[in-house]
Amino acid sequence: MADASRTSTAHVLIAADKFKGSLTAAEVAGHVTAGLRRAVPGLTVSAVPVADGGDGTTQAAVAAGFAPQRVQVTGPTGVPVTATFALRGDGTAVVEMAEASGLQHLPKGVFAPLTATTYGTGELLRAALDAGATSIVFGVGGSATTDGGAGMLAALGARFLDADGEPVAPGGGPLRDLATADLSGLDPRLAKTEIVLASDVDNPLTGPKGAPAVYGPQKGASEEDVATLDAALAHYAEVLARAVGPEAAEHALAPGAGAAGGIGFGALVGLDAVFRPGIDVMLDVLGFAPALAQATFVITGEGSLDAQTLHGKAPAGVAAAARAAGLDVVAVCGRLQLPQEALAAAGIRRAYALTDLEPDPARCMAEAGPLLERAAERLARDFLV
Ligand SMILES: Nc1ncnc2c1ncn2[C@@H]1O[C@H](COP(=O)(O)OP(=O)(O)OP(=O)(O)O)[C@@H](O)[C@H]1O
Ligand SMILES: O=C(O)[C@H](O)CO
Repeated sequence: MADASRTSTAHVLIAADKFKGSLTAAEVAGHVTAGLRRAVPGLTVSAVPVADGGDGTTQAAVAAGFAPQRVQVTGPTGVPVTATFALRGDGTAVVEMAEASGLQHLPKGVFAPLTATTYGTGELLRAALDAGATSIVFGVGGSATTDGGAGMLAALGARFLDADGEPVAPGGGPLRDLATADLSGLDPRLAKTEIVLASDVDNPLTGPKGAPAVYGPQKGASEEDVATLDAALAHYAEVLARAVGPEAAEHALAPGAGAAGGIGFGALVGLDAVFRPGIDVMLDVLGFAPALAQATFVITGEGSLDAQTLHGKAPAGVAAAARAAGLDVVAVCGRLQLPQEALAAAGIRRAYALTDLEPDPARCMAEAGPLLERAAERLARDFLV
């Protein structure tokens, strides 16, 4: 082939997400760079580690130059956890809900589908306001919770009471006992803050495509728990609609309302957030467009390239933007679960999977770095020399 990417004058842009469980996005970029340069010494390579709003979003912002700010907040089960948000000099903060309420914070990995709370996420947002944030990219996904964001709103000053006038207990399950909601005590700084809901998914709050049905099981919800949570969140939306107006009912149907256990809904109703696909928001925040303008060839990727990837995950967003700029895109991944046609439809010419180099999944995870270097070397020989 005679395209520019096959000459040593290529400028390769690596814009890959993390390989969850084995490498951060910045580590992926480092190993790919090392492998490429083994095949093509002196190759020009730049990297924009990416994320889609879910876990890894703060890390990607920090890799792009944001300052990390550590805070102690309430974890999903009430045990304190240390969470980090990222702040830039212009007052833009990246707040990732998984930092406070993500699956990784479940003590000993024990699920709490009915009781896990987003209270700590509200505390993290408050810390960003305290630090002077005037614009917040609110990345959601990878959560342990299905509480519709009630915990988050409570931490920011909302009140959720049962029929006896007592605060309802933490978590999505207890929302079935909700009698009244009062958002008048929400932190007044929120009204002056632009909040973008950077969501990894576009599901509605409830129903067959809703948060409990689709993402409840990955948080340990049984079939019965899913039904309980679905009814509780539908009831919560009704009570909020009585409190703030019928737009709450509309927000429950909006894309992204069902993100991260319905925190999307809580953010739309209580924080006046604007929904955008997480990868699009993050590409803007991370400075992807200027980096793309310098590039002649793009490498993207994530741990598992699968059906979910095509639904707005990082590699799909990167590939769409790169293809729109007329550039070739290839991917690296831990495991590949998409046929060639699906990759091509997403704008990805070829994917290099670590499992092709090492069939034992455990070794693939443990030796991800060196394997990725070998995969990148192969990629470079196929496309860049
Ligand atoms: N080194 C590796 N070798 C083989 N497979 C890997 C490796 N690292 C990660 N994976 C696979 O990728 C999965 C994680 O997928 P991925 O990194 O795409 O995140 P995800 O679960 O889709 O979440 P997100 O939406 O945050 O990207 C792991 O469960 C594992 O199956
Ligand atoms: O946290 C979750 O529920 C999933 O990542 C979808 O947002």
